[in-house]
Amino acid sequence: MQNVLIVGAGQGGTAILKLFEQTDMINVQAVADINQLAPGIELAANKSINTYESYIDALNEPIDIIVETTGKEEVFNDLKNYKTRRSVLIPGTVAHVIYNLLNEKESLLDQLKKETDSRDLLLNSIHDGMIVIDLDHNITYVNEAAENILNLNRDEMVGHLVTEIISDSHLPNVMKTRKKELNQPLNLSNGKRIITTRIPLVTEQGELLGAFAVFKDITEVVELAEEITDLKNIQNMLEAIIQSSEEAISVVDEYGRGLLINPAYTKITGLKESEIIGKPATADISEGESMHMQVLETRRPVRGARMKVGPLKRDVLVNAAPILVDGVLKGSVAIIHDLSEIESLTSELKKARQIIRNLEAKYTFDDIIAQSTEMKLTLEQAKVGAKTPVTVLLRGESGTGKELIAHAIHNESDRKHYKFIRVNCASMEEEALEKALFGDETGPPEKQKGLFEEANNGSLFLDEIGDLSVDLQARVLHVLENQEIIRVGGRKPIPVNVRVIAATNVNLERAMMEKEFREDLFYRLNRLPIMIAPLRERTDDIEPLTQHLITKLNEDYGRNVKGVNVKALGILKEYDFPGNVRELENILGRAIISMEQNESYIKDKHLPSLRKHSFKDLDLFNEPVSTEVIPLQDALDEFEKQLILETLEKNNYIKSKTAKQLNISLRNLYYKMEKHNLGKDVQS
Ligand SMILES: Nc1ncnc2c1ncn2[C@@H]1O[C@H](COP(=O)(O)OP(=O)(O)OP(=O)(O)O)[C@@H](O)[C@H]1O
Repeated sequence: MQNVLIVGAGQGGTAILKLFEQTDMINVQAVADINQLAPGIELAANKSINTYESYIDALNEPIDIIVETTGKEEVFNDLKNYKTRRSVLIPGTVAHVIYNLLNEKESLLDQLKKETDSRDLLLNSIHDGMIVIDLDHNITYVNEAAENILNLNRDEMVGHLVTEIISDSHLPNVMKTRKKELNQPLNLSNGKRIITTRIPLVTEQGELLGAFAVFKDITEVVELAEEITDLKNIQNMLEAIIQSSEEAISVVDEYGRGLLINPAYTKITGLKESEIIGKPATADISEGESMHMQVLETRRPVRGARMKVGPLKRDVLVNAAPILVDGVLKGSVAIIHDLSEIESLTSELKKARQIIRNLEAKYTFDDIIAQSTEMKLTLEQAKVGAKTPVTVLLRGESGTGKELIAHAIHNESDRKHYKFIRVNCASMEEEALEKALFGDETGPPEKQKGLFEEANNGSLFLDEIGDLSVDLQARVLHVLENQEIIRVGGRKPIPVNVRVIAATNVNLERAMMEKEFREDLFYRLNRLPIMIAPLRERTDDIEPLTQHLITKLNEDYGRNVKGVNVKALGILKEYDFPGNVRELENILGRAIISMEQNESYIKDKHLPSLRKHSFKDLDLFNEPVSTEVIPLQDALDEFEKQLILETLEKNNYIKSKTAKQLNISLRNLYYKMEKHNLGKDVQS
C-alpha cells in the first residue's frame, strides 16, 4: 500500500483523488485549499505550509508520494522533503486534464497525450506497474514500472492487444463486467508473479472508456515465501528423522554446549533434555573423554571411540563429526551406538550366517586349490561324481576340504538350483538328529518337515556320518534305497528325491568290524568314494593354498598382505599340519595379526611355533623331559592337545566315543578340538 497525499483539492486534485481511489493499493489523502474545496473533499486547510505539515504529522505515517496540484511551486518545494519519500508536481493544467478525463468525454489517451511529460512524471513515480487499454483492448499506456515487470519496452506494448502481451489478462473481462477485480495473483510468461488490481474506466455518466491495471511484482516475495516454506519443510523433515532415528544423536554448538538430543539418546544414556541442553558436552560422560570437545578442537571427525555414558555407565561406541557451514565451525554432531545392542546383533548375525551356511552351497570347483597330482585326481573324481546321481562318500582327515568339495559337487550337478543342506551327524543327540533329519509329525505344523524333505530335489550333506548311531544308519539306508521317508511319529511314507553326499574322517572299515557301522550302508555309500589326501602328503598345494588363504584373510581383516617370504614358506612346507588346510588358515591368520600394518610379507618371525607331531609313536607319559622351562598354562594346553589326539586315534576318530572316554561332553570335545586346531567348529 502506498500513501499518496494530494495537496490542493480543487478540480484537478479531486480528479486525481478519484483516479487513485479506484485502486486499493494506493491510500490517498487529499489536503485542500479551503477556497477551492471540491465536493466530496472534507478536509480543509488554509494555504500555510504549516497546516500541510501538521496534517502530515496528524496522519502519523510516512507519505510515499506527494502530488501537488495547486501549481504553487513554493509550497511544493517547502513540503516535498517533509516526511516524504517522493514527490510529484503536477501542474494545475495536468490535474485539470485528468479532471476533464473523468468528467468529460475525451478519451484518456488523447487527454494524456497532450501532457505526456507531466503524465509520465506522475505515473512513473508509482512503484507499481500500470497498463491502460482502450475499448478495443489495445494497450494505450504503460508506465516504467510495467516495462520493468513485463521486461518489454513501451514501444513493444503500446498499440498491441493486451492479451498478446499478457495472455491471461483479465482486463477485457473487467471491461465487459465493469466490475473491478482487486489484488488478483497472476503468473506472467516471463516467470514473474504479480498481484494485480483491474479497474474499468467509466465516466460519471456511465460511459466506458477502457480499463487499467495496477500491479506489483511479488516474485521475490513469493520465492522467499517458498524458500522459507522449503526450509521449514526440510527443517521439519530433519527434525522428524532425528527424533525417530533409532541411532542416538547428540549435537553441541561451537562452544560445546548441548543443543539437541533425540529419544534414542535418552534411551541409551538415561539422560533427559533438561540434563543436556545448554550444559557442557561432558555432562553425559561417566568414563572417557568428550568426543564433541575433541572434534571442536581438531575440526576432524572421530570414529569408533569407546566410552561409558550416563548414570547407567552404558558401554557405547561414538562417531562424531564437526558441523561446518561455509567453512565456519558451528558445532559437532555425534552418533552413539549401544555396544550391548551391537553385541547381541553380532550374535544374531552369527546365528543367521550359520543357518544360511546350511542352506546354500557357496563354493564351486573354481574355489578349490589343487596343484598337487593327488588333489587334481580327487577333483576329477568329484567332477565325474557331480554329473551322476550316485551317492558320494568323501573321505579324508579333518580340515582337508571335504565340505568344500561337497559344495562344489552340488553346484556342478543339475540339482544346483535346489537346496544344499549340511548336517553334522556328530553335533546332535540321537533323538534330536532323527527328528531333524526325518521330520517330526508330533511337532507344530510349520516344524514337521525334516531336512530330507527340505532338501528335496537338492543335496543333503551328511558330515561325520561315522558318528551316526546304528539305528539312524538303518533309517538313512531306507531313504537311499526307497527314496522315501517316514516322519517321527508318522506312518505315511513321503517320497523324497535327494542326493546324499556323505563325509567322514573315520576309518569306516574298522568301525564295521567293530559293528559300529552297518555294512549295507557302507556299501551303499561307498559306490563313489573320493579320498582327499592330508595336506602333509601334498606339499605342492601348500604354496598356492597359502596365497589363496592370504587373499581370503586380507578381506576378513581388511589387510593387504602380499604373501610369505621364502623362509616362512619353507617352514610351512616342513610342517605336518594335523589340522590340514584349516590349520594352515589358522596359522596364517595368527601370523597376519602379529604383523605391523606396514609389513607386506609374512616372515618366519610372524609364524607361531610349529612343532612336528608324531602321533603314532607318541607316548604321553614317557616324553623326554624338556630342559626348557615353559609356562604352566602352555604345558597344560599342549598336554590336553596330545591327549585328545591320542584318544581320538584310539577310538578310530569317532568323536562320541572319544568324548565318552575322556569323560567330557561331545560339545566340549568339539570346543577343545577347535581350540587346538584339531577339528571343525561344533555345529549347533
Ligand atoms: N583345496 C582347498 N582350496 C581352498 N580352500 C580349502 C581347500 N581345502 C580346504 N580349504 C579350506 O579349509 C577349511 C576347511 O575345509 P572343510 O571345512 O571343507 O574341511 P573338512 O574336511 O570338511 O573338515 P571337517 O572334517 O573338520 O568337517 C575351509 O575354510 C576351506 O575353505
